[in-house]
Amino acid sequence: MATINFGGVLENVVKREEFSVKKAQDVLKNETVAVIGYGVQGPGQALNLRDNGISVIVGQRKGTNSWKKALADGWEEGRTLFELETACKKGTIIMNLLSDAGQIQAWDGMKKQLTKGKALYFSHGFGVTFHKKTGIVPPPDIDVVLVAPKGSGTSLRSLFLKGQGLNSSYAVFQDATGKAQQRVLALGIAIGSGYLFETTFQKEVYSDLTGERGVLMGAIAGIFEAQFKVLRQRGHSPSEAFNETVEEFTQSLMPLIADNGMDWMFANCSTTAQRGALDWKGKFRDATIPVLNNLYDSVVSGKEAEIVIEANSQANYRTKLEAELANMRNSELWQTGLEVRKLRPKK
Ligand SMILES: NC(=O)c1ccc[n+]([C@@H]2O[C@H](COP(=O)([O-])OP(=O)(O)OC[C@H]3O[C@@H](n4cnc5c(N)ncnc54)[C@H](O)[C@@H]3O)[C@@H](O)[C@H]2O)c1
Ligand SMILES: CC(C)(O)[C@@H](O)C(=O)O
Ligand SMILES: [Mg+2]
Ligand SMILES: [Mg+2]
Repeated sequence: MATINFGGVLENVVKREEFSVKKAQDVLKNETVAVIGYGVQGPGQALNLRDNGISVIVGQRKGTNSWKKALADGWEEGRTLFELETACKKGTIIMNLLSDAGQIQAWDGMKKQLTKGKALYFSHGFGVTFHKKTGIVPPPDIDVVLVAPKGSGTSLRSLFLKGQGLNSSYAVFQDATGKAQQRVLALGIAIGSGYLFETTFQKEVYSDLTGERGVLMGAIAGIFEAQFKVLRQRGHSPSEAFNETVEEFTQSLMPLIADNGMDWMFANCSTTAQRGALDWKGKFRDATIPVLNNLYDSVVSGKEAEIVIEANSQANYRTKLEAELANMRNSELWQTGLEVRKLRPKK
């Protein structure tokens, strides 16, 4: 474990160099890791574990699309692919990667298989932190741990295949065996994390729900829509509005921020752009702080969790969600994006 100075604040970080894949294999050599749920995180984590030489089985509802996907990925029914409860019974470490709402419905069946000494793993602090709403209260004689990759399961897998990695946060909620810390670090490295940042279940879920509703997804989608709309209303063509809102951001400026930070991106734009952006940045910051505070309050109060649980409990949830995403896809903004993306020069 290394202590790293993040802009003046010291934090603990586990590096792959210190906790190697070899060490993870050693810690997990007598464990059967059951990955429950094969949606987005399930495949990423299960395949990376398998490729890292860990004994893995998958638990998934038979006949679902995710079951078919698991078969296509080489998991074999009756050998490495089972129904949920059978996999939970066979596993010594149960990785609960069902959707957060699905975890509530599957909990009673899963709980029966959580016998003394096993470990229960999550990739989100949701179920345990909001236990009053989810009913997820693990028995006291098992380890309860978390590794939350900070990105999509799709990127976890693709970066692993490129020999890179995604960073994750990790936490121990309950250490019944004395092995919880070693188990969680081994799992974190074996699923393909590059670096592991220490957190708690509560901090992980509060920051994750805020981040995805805020800048990472909700805010960025909203501000794209707002600027595109204003430019269109002021007489700009769709391609011009899209290029000045999304395309230049993702293709030119965002990679500069990713590589060397915001000041580097600013430094590589004109002095005209720098002057204006420095002046306007504060207005956007001040306009959004109240919205972000409302959002954080809504997360902490459990309201966001309640909305997710309630929405997911409706029978037509998937259909309604698909309709909302289709609405986004078919909007002038994203239809323009479809065409603009085809015009990216290739070598
Ligand atoms: N999607 C991501 O990339 C991502 C990133 C970080 C953390 N997480 C966390 O990882 C966990 C899994 O998320 P996901 O996005 O992979 O989930 P998902 O929505 O893809 O669903 C995973 C699986 O749950 C199954 N499922 C859903 N409802 C069920 C039910 N009632 N009974 C039994 N099975 C059911 C589905 O068949 C699917 O295979 C969540 O805790 C999530 O917050 C996800
Ligand atoms: C990939 C995200 C947004 O980071 C994750 O938190 C999720 O819920 O899918
Ligand atoms: Mg999330
Ligand atoms: Mg996240």
